[in-house]
Amino acid sequence: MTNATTDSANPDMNSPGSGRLAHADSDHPPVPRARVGVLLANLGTPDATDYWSMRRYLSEFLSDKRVVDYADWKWQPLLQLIILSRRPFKSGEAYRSIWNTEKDESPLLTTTREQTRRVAEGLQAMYGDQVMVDFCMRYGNPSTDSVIKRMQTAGCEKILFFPLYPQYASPTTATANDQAFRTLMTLKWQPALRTVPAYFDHPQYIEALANTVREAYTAAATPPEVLVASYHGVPKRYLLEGDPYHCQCQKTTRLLRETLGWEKEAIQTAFQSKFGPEEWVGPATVEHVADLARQGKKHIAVISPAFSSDCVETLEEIEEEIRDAFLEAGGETFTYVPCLNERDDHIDALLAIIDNELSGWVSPRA
Ligand SMILES: C=CC1=C(C)c2cc3[nH]c(cc4nc(cc5[nH]c(cc1n2)c(C)c5CCC(=O)O)C(CCC(=O)O)=C4C)c(C)c3C=C
Ligand SMILES: [Fe+2]
Ligand SMILES: [Fe+2]
Repeated sequence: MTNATTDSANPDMNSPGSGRLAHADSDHPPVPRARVGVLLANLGTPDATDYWSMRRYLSEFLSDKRVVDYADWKWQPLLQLIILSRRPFKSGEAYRSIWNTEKDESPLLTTTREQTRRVAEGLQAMYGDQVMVDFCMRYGNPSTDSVIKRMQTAGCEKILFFPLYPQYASPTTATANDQAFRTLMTLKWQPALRTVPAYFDHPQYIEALANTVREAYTAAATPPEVLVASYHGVPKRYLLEGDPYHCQCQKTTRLLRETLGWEKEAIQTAFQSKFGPEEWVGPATVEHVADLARQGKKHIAVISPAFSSDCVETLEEIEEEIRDAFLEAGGETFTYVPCLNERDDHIDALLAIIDNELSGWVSPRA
Protein backbone atom coordinates (compact mmCIF):
# COMPACT_ATOMS: atom_id res chain seq x y z
CA MET A 1 0.00 0.00 0.00
CA THR A 2 1.28 3.42 -0.83
CA ASN A 3 1.31 6.10 1.86
CA ALA A 4 -0.30 3.75 4.33
CA THR A 5 0.70 4.65 7.82
CA THR A 6 -1.11 4.18 11.08
CA ASP A 7 -0.79 6.92 13.61
CA SER A 8 -2.33 6.13 16.96
CA ALA A 9 -0.59 9.10 18.53
CA ASN A 10 -1.85 11.59 15.99
CA PRO A 11 -3.08 14.74 17.78
CA ASP A 12 -5.79 15.29 15.10
CA MET A 13 -7.45 12.09 16.10
CA ASN A 14 -9.50 13.47 18.94
CA SER A 15 -9.87 17.00 17.70
CA PRO A 16 -13.32 18.46 16.98
CA GLY A 17 -14.27 17.87 13.36
CA SER A 18 -11.67 15.16 12.89
CA GLY A 19 -14.46 12.66 12.50
CA ARG A 20 -12.87 10.37 15.12
CA LEU A 21 -14.25 9.32 18.45
CA ALA A 22 -12.46 10.72 21.49
CA HIS A 23 -11.01 7.92 23.60
CA ALA A 24 -9.23 8.89 26.76
CA ASP A 25 -9.24 5.28 28.03
CA SER A 26 -5.76 3.87 27.92
CA ASP A 27 -7.12 0.36 27.23
CA HIS A 28 -8.88 1.47 24.03
CA PRO A 29 -7.22 0.00 20.94
CA PRO A 30 -5.18 2.51 18.93
CA VAL A 31 -7.22 4.32 16.27
CA PRO A 32 -5.41 5.20 13.04
CA ARG A 33 -5.53 8.68 11.57
CA ALA A 34 -8.52 9.18 9.24
CA ARG A 35 -7.59 9.05 5.56
CA VAL A 36 -9.27 8.64 2.21
CA GLY A 37 -8.43 5.50 0.26
CA VAL A 38 -8.30 5.29 -3.51
CA LEU A 39 -8.60 1.68 -4.60
CA LEU A 40 -7.90 0.78 -8.23
CA ALA A 41 -9.60 -2.47 -9.23
CA ASN A 42 -8.74 -4.70 -12.14
CA LEU A 43 -10.04 -8.02 -13.40
CA GLY A 44 -7.64 -10.57 -12.02
CA THR A 45 -4.93 -12.91 -12.80
CA PRO A 46 -3.90 -16.50 -12.13
CA ASP A 47 -1.10 -16.96 -9.58
CA ALA A 48 0.78 -19.22 -12.02
CA THR A 49 0.22 -20.92 -15.38
CA ASP A 50 0.08 -24.59 -14.28
CA TYR A 51 -3.14 -26.55 -14.63
CA TRP A 52 -4.36 -26.16 -11.03
CA SER A 53 -3.57 -22.45 -10.74
CA MET A 54 -5.37 -21.85 -14.04
CA ARG A 55 -8.27 -24.05 -13.01
CA ARG A 56 -8.69 -22.24 -9.66
CA TYR A 57 -8.63 -18.85 -11.38
CA LEU A 58 -10.98 -19.80 -14.20
CA SER A 59 -13.35 -21.54 -11.82
CA GLU A 60 -13.69 -18.40 -9.68
CA PHE A 61 -14.03 -16.22 -12.79
CA LEU A 62 -16.51 -18.36 -14.68
CA SER A 63 -18.63 -19.14 -11.59
CA ASP A 64 -19.38 -15.43 -11.27
CA LYS A 65 -23.04 -14.89 -12.17
CA ARG A 66 -22.19 -11.47 -13.61
CA VAL A 67 -19.96 -13.23 -16.15
CA VAL A 68 -21.99 -16.33 -16.93
CA ASP A 69 -25.56 -15.89 -15.75
CA TYR A 70 -26.94 -19.42 -16.26
CA ALA A 71 -28.57 -21.23 -13.34
CA ASP A 72 -26.04 -23.20 -11.26
CA TRP A 73 -27.74 -26.56 -11.79
CA LYS A 74 -27.23 -26.14 -15.53
CA TRP A 75 -23.86 -24.35 -15.61
CA GLN A 76 -21.77 -25.85 -12.77
CA PRO A 77 -21.73 -29.47 -14.04
CA LEU A 78 -20.78 -28.24 -17.51
CA LEU A 79 -18.13 -25.86 -16.10
CA GLN A 80 -16.57 -28.21 -13.54
CA LEU A 81 -16.69 -31.44 -15.56
CA ILE A 82 -16.17 -30.35 -19.16
CA ILE A 83 -14.85 -26.79 -19.52
CA LEU A 84 -12.42 -26.86 -16.58
CA SER A 85 -10.98 -30.20 -17.62
CA ARG A 86 -9.68 -28.66 -20.90
CA ARG A 87 -9.59 -24.87 -20.80
CA PRO A 88 -6.87 -24.52 -18.10
CA PHE A 89 -4.41 -26.22 -20.52
CA LYS A 90 -5.25 -23.88 -23.40
CA SER A 91 -5.40 -20.74 -21.25
CA GLY A 92 -2.22 -21.78 -19.38
CA GLU A 93 -0.39 -21.97 -22.70
CA ALA A 94 -1.68 -18.50 -23.67
CA TYR A 95 -0.56 -17.04 -20.34
CA ARG A 96 2.84 -18.77 -20.57
CA SER A 97 3.48 -17.09 -23.93
CA ILE A 98 3.10 -13.61 -22.35
CA TRP A 99 4.16 -14.26 -18.71
CA ASN A 100 6.44 -11.72 -17.02
CA THR A 101 9.17 -14.21 -16.19
CA GLU A 102 11.33 -11.67 -14.39
CA LYS A 103 8.62 -11.02 -11.78
CA ASP A 104 6.90 -14.38 -12.22
CA GLU A 105 3.47 -12.84 -12.71
CA SER A 106 1.06 -11.85 -15.45
CA PRO A 107 1.60 -8.57 -17.31
CA LEU A 108 -1.79 -7.33 -16.12
CA LEU A 109 -0.56 -7.54 -12.52
CA THR A 110 2.77 -5.85 -13.30
CA THR A 111 1.07 -3.00 -15.14
CA THR A 112 -1.69 -2.49 -12.55
CA ARG A 113 0.95 -2.25 -9.80
CA GLU A 114 2.91 0.33 -11.78
CA GLN A 115 -0.23 2.35 -12.56
CA THR A 116 -1.01 2.34 -8.85
CA ARG A 117 2.46 3.58 -8.00
CA ARG A 118 2.19 6.40 -10.54
CA VAL A 119 -1.32 7.40 -9.42
CA ALA A 120 -0.13 7.40 -5.77
CA GLU A 121 2.74 9.69 -6.74
CA GLY A 122 0.32 12.08 -8.46
CA LEU A 123 -2.15 12.11 -5.57
CA GLN A 124 0.66 12.60 -3.04
CA ALA A 125 1.65 15.75 -4.93
CA MET A 126 -1.98 16.94 -4.99
CA TYR A 127 -3.16 15.96 -1.52
CA GLY A 128 -0.18 14.88 0.57
CA ASP A 129 -0.86 12.13 3.13
CA GLN A 130 -4.64 12.65 3.25
CA VAL A 131 -4.97 10.02 0.53
CA MET A 132 -3.59 6.50 0.26
CA VAL A 133 -3.69 4.38 -2.88
CA ASP A 134 -3.77 0.65 -3.49
CA PHE A 135 -5.04 -1.88 -6.05
CA CYS A 136 -7.01 -5.10 -5.94
CA MET A 137 -8.27 -7.79 -8.27
CA ARG A 138 -11.80 -9.15 -8.69
CA TYR A 139 -10.48 -12.71 -9.14
CA GLY A 140 -7.26 -14.05 -7.65
CA ASN A 141 -4.84 -11.88 -5.69
CA PRO A 142 -4.61 -9.34 -4.14
CA SER A 143 -8.28 -9.90 -3.37
CA THR A 144 -10.73 -7.02 -3.08
CA ASP A 145 -11.70 -8.19 0.41
CA SER A 146 -8.12 -8.24 1.75
CA VAL A 147 -7.24 -4.80 0.39
CA ILE A 148 -10.41 -3.06 1.60
CA LYS A 149 -9.82 -4.50 5.07
CA ARG A 150 -6.17 -3.41 4.97
CA MET A 151 -7.17 0.11 3.96
CA GLN A 152 -9.71 0.28 6.73
CA THR A 153 -7.18 -0.88 9.31
CA ALA A 154 -4.89 1.86 8.05
CA GLY A 155 -7.54 4.49 8.76
CA CYS A 156 -9.59 4.80 5.56
CA GLU A 157 -13.08 5.82 6.59
CA LYS A 158 -13.82 6.74 3.00
CA ILE A 159 -12.82 4.72 -0.05
CA LEU A 160 -13.04 5.73 -3.70
CA PHE A 161 -13.34 2.46 -5.60
CA PHE A 162 -12.18 2.72 -9.22
CA PRO A 163 -12.82 -0.23 -11.58
CA LEU A 164 -10.27 0.26 -14.35
CA TYR A 165 -12.68 -0.31 -17.23
CA PRO A 166 -13.32 2.68 -19.48
CA GLN A 167 -16.62 1.18 -20.69
CA TYR A 168 -19.14 -0.08 -18.12
CA ALA A 169 -20.04 -3.76 -18.44
CA SER A 170 -21.91 -5.89 -15.95
CA PRO A 171 -19.29 -8.73 -16.22
CA THR A 172 -16.49 -6.28 -15.31
CA THR A 173 -17.50 -3.00 -13.63
CA ALA A 174 -20.61 -4.29 -11.86
CA THR A 175 -18.97 -7.42 -10.52
CA ALA A 176 -15.98 -5.41 -9.23
CA ASN A 177 -18.39 -3.10 -7.38
CA ASP A 178 -20.45 -6.06 -6.11
CA GLN A 179 -17.31 -7.59 -4.63
CA ALA A 180 -16.40 -4.38 -2.80
CA PHE A 181 -19.89 -4.10 -1.34
CA ARG A 182 -19.78 -7.78 -0.37
CA THR A 183 -16.83 -6.93 1.90
CA LEU A 184 -18.69 -3.97 3.37
CA MET A 185 -21.52 -6.36 4.27
CA THR A 186 -19.16 -8.08 6.71
CA LEU A 187 -17.91 -4.99 8.55
CA LYS A 188 -19.27 -3.55 11.79
CA TRP A 189 -17.87 -0.14 10.86
CA GLN A 190 -18.20 0.29 7.14
CA PRO A 191 -16.12 2.84 5.32
CA ALA A 192 -18.14 5.14 3.04
CA LEU A 193 -17.63 3.86 -0.49
CA ARG A 194 -17.94 5.78 -3.75
CA THR A 195 -17.61 4.02 -7.08
CA VAL A 196 -16.07 5.74 -10.09
CA PRO A 197 -18.32 5.67 -13.17
CA ALA A 198 -17.23 4.57 -16.64
CA TYR A 199 -14.99 7.03 -18.47
CA PHE A 200 -15.49 5.90 -22.09
CA ASP A 201 -16.01 9.52 -23.23
CA HIS A 202 -13.58 11.32 -20.93
CA PRO A 203 -11.66 13.85 -23.10
CA GLN A 204 -8.27 12.96 -21.58
CA TYR A 205 -8.84 9.22 -22.06
CA ILE A 206 -9.83 9.79 -25.70
CA GLU A 207 -6.85 12.11 -26.24
CA ALA A 208 -4.48 9.51 -24.74
CA LEU A 209 -5.88 6.87 -27.14
CA ALA A 210 -5.45 9.30 -30.04
CA ASN A 211 -1.83 9.90 -29.00
CA THR A 212 -1.09 6.16 -29.10
CA VAL A 213 -2.58 5.95 -32.60
CA ARG A 214 -0.60 8.93 -33.87
CA GLU A 215 2.62 7.47 -32.45
CA ALA A 216 1.98 4.00 -33.90
CA TYR A 217 1.13 5.42 -37.34
CA THR A 218 4.25 7.59 -37.34
CA ALA A 219 6.41 4.58 -36.43
CA ALA A 220 4.76 2.16 -38.91
CA ALA A 221 6.92 1.30 -41.94
CA THR A 222 3.79 1.38 -44.15
CA PRO A 223 0.83 3.54 -43.11
CA PRO A 224 -2.13 1.37 -42.07
CA GLU A 225 -5.21 1.67 -44.33
CA VAL A 226 -7.67 0.82 -41.56
CA LEU A 227 -7.63 0.97 -37.75
CA VAL A 228 -9.70 -1.75 -36.08
CA ALA A 229 -10.86 -0.84 -32.57
CA SER A 230 -11.15 -4.28 -31.00
CA TYR A 231 -13.13 -4.44 -27.74
CA HIS A 232 -13.63 -7.50 -25.54
CA GLY A 233 -17.04 -8.91 -26.49
CA VAL A 234 -20.10 -9.82 -24.42
CA PRO A 235 -23.10 -12.00 -25.22
CA LYS A 236 -25.61 -10.10 -27.41
CA ARG A 237 -28.31 -10.95 -24.86
CA TYR A 238 -26.54 -8.79 -22.23
CA LEU A 239 -26.93 -5.79 -24.55
CA LEU A 240 -30.61 -6.61 -25.14
CA GLU A 241 -31.11 -6.90 -21.37
CA GLY A 242 -29.82 -3.36 -20.80
CA ASP A 243 -26.03 -3.53 -20.47
CA PRO A 244 -24.70 -0.28 -22.04
CA TYR A 245 -21.24 -1.71 -22.83
CA HIS A 246 -21.79 -2.13 -26.58
CA CYS A 247 -23.07 1.47 -26.95
CA GLN A 248 -20.22 2.90 -24.89
CA CYS A 249 -17.69 1.05 -27.07
CA GLN A 250 -19.29 2.50 -30.22
CA LYS A 251 -19.11 5.97 -28.69
CA THR A 252 -15.44 5.61 -27.74
CA THR A 253 -14.65 4.69 -31.36
CA ARG A 254 -16.61 7.68 -32.69
CA LEU A 255 -14.91 10.12 -30.29
CA LEU A 256 -11.50 8.68 -31.15
CA ARG A 257 -12.23 9.11 -34.87
CA GLU A 258 -13.42 12.70 -34.35
CA THR A 259 -10.33 13.52 -32.27
CA LEU A 260 -8.09 12.12 -35.00
CA GLY A 261 -10.14 14.00 -37.64
CA TRP A 262 -10.54 10.84 -39.72
CA GLU A 263 -13.22 9.67 -42.19
CA LYS A 264 -15.77 7.13 -40.99
CA GLU A 265 -14.24 4.16 -42.86
CA ALA A 266 -10.78 4.71 -41.36
CA ILE A 267 -11.79 3.20 -37.98
CA GLN A 268 -13.97 0.15 -37.58
CA THR A 269 -15.31 -1.42 -34.38
CA ALA A 270 -15.06 -5.16 -33.70
CA PHE A 271 -15.33 -7.47 -30.68
CA GLN A 272 -12.96 -10.25 -29.62
CA SER A 273 -12.61 -13.14 -27.15
CA LYS A 274 -15.92 -14.93 -27.74
CA PHE A 275 -16.63 -17.53 -25.06
CA GLY A 276 -19.38 -20.17 -25.07
CA PRO A 277 -22.13 -21.09 -27.51
CA GLU A 278 -24.34 -17.97 -27.32
CA GLU A 279 -24.32 -15.26 -29.97
CA TRP A 280 -21.95 -12.41 -28.99
CA VAL A 281 -21.91 -8.82 -30.20
CA GLY A 282 -20.00 -8.54 -33.44
CA PRO A 283 -18.33 -8.45 -35.81
CA ALA A 284 -15.75 -10.83 -34.37
CA THR A 285 -12.29 -9.25 -34.68
CA VAL A 286 -10.61 -12.45 -35.84
CA GLU A 287 -13.05 -12.81 -38.76
CA HIS A 288 -13.19 -9.09 -39.45
CA VAL A 289 -9.43 -8.73 -39.99
CA ALA A 290 -9.42 -11.77 -42.29
CA ASP A 291 -12.30 -10.21 -44.28
CA LEU A 292 -10.33 -6.96 -44.55
CA ALA A 293 -7.36 -8.89 -45.98
CA ARG A 294 -9.64 -10.71 -48.46
CA GLN A 295 -11.08 -7.33 -49.50
CA GLY A 296 -7.55 -6.27 -50.43
CA LYS A 297 -6.45 -4.31 -47.37
CA LYS A 298 -2.76 -5.10 -46.94
CA HIS A 299 -1.89 -2.92 -43.96
CA ILE A 300 -3.99 -2.57 -40.84
CA ALA A 301 -3.63 -1.52 -37.24
CA VAL A 302 -5.52 -2.77 -34.19
CA ILE A 303 -6.15 -0.86 -30.96
CA SER A 304 -7.85 -2.18 -27.83
CA PRO A 305 -9.57 0.71 -26.03
CA ALA A 306 -11.47 -1.45 -23.49
CA PHE A 307 -8.32 -2.68 -21.75
CA SER A 308 -6.54 -0.26 -19.44
CA SER A 309 -3.51 -2.60 -19.45
CA ASP A 310 -2.07 -5.04 -21.92
CA CYS A 311 -3.04 -8.54 -20.88
CA VAL A 312 -3.53 -12.02 -22.25
CA GLU A 313 -6.39 -10.78 -24.44
CA THR A 314 -4.16 -8.27 -26.20
CA LEU A 315 -0.66 -9.73 -26.03
CA GLU A 316 -1.71 -13.25 -26.96
CA GLU A 317 -5.09 -12.99 -28.69
CA ILE A 318 -4.49 -9.83 -30.75
CA GLU A 319 -0.72 -9.96 -31.19
CA GLU A 320 -0.69 -13.68 -32.01
CA GLU A 321 -4.10 -15.17 -33.04
CA ILE A 322 -5.65 -12.11 -34.69
CA ARG A 323 -2.38 -11.06 -36.35
CA ASP A 324 -1.99 -14.60 -37.79
CA ALA A 325 -5.59 -14.57 -39.09
CA PHE A 326 -4.90 -11.33 -40.99
CA LEU A 327 -1.56 -12.47 -42.43
CA GLU A 328 -2.90 -15.92 -43.42
CA ALA A 329 -5.78 -14.25 -45.31
CA GLY A 330 -3.30 -12.21 -47.40
CA GLY A 331 -2.55 -9.18 -45.22
CA GLU A 332 1.01 -7.87 -45.17
CA THR A 333 1.60 -5.59 -42.19
CA PHE A 334 -0.19 -5.68 -38.88
CA THR A 335 0.44 -2.88 -36.40
CA TYR A 336 -0.66 -3.38 -32.82
CA VAL A 337 -1.29 -0.15 -30.91
CA PRO A 338 -0.47 -0.93 -27.26
CA CYS A 339 -2.86 -0.23 -24.40
CA LEU A 340 -2.49 2.96 -22.39
CA ASN A 341 -0.72 1.09 -19.57
CA GLU A 342 1.47 3.44 -17.51
CA ARG A 343 1.81 6.20 -20.14
CA ASP A 344 1.93 9.72 -18.69
CA ASP A 345 -1.21 10.84 -20.55
CA HIS A 346 -3.10 7.81 -19.20
CA ILE A 347 -1.99 8.45 -15.62
CA ASP A 348 -2.97 12.11 -16.04
CA ALA A 349 -6.42 11.03 -17.28
CA LEU A 350 -6.87 8.69 -14.29
CA LEU A 351 -5.75 11.46 -11.91
CA ALA A 352 -8.23 13.92 -13.43
CA ILE A 353 -11.06 11.38 -13.03
CA ILE A 354 -10.05 10.59 -9.43
CA ASP A 355 -9.66 14.26 -8.55
CA ASN A 356 -13.18 14.95 -9.78
CA GLU A 357 -14.66 11.98 -7.91
CA LEU A 358 -12.88 12.91 -4.65
CA SER A 359 -14.74 16.19 -4.57
CA GLY A 360 -15.79 17.08 -1.01
CA TRP A 361 -13.66 14.34 0.53
CA VAL A 362 -10.25 15.98 0.40
CA SER A 363 -8.87 19.47 0.28
CA PRO A 364 -6.00 20.40 -2.00
CA ARG A 365 -2.61 20.88 -0.38
CA ALA A 366 -1.88 24.49 0.51
C1 LIG B 1 -12.54 -5.19 -20.91
C2 LIG B 1 -13.70 -5.68 -20.60
C3 LIG B 1 -14.04 -7.11 -20.46
C4 LIG B 1 -15.30 -7.64 -20.66
C5 LIG B 1 -16.55 -6.90 -21.08
C6 LIG B 1 -15.21 -9.04 -20.41
C7 LIG B 1 -16.27 -9.95 -20.53
C8 LIG B 1 -16.14 -11.33 -20.46
N1 LIG B 1 -14.97 -12.08 -20.33
C9 LIG B 1 -15.26 -13.42 -20.34
C10 LIG B 1 -14.35 -14.50 -20.24
C11 LIG B 1 -12.94 -14.38 -20.11
N2 LIG B 1 -12.21 -13.21 -20.10
C12 LIG B 1 -10.90 -13.50 -19.86
C13 LIG B 1 -9.85 -12.62 -19.72
C14 LIG B 1 -9.99 -11.22 -19.64
N3 LIG B 1 -11.15 -10.47 -19.80
C15 LIG B 1 -10.89 -9.13 -19.63
C16 LIG B 1 -11.80 -8.07 -19.75
C17 LIG B 1 -13.16 -8.20 -20.06
N4 LIG B 1 -13.92 -9.34 -20.05
C18 LIG B 1 -9.47 -9.03 -19.34
C19 LIG B 1 -8.77 -7.74 -19.03
C20 LIG B 1 -8.93 -10.31 -19.35
C21 LIG B 1 -7.45 -10.66 -19.18
C22 LIG B 1 -7.01 -11.05 -17.81
C23 LIG B 1 -5.52 -11.29 -17.73
O1 LIG B 1 -5.07 -11.83 -16.71
O2 LIG B 1 -4.71 -10.97 -18.59
C24 LIG B 1 -10.75 -14.92 -19.69
C25 LIG B 1 -9.45 -15.64 -19.27
C26 LIG B 1 -8.49 -15.87 -20.35
C27 LIG B 1 -8.89 -17.06 -21.18
O3 LIG B 1 -8.99 -18.14 -20.65
O4 LIG B 1 -9.14 -16.82 -22.38
C28 LIG B 1 -12.01 -15.48 -19.86
C29 LIG B 1 -12.40 -16.94 -19.76
C30 LIG B 1 -16.67 -13.54 -20.48
C31 LIG B 1 -17.42 -14.87 -20.52
C32 LIG B 1 -17.22 -12.25 -20.56
C33 LIG B 1 -18.61 -11.78 -20.74
C34 LIG B 1 -19.66 -12.38 -20.34
FE1 LIG C 1 -13.02 -11.31 -20.33
FE1 LIG D 1 -9.01 -14.53 -25.10
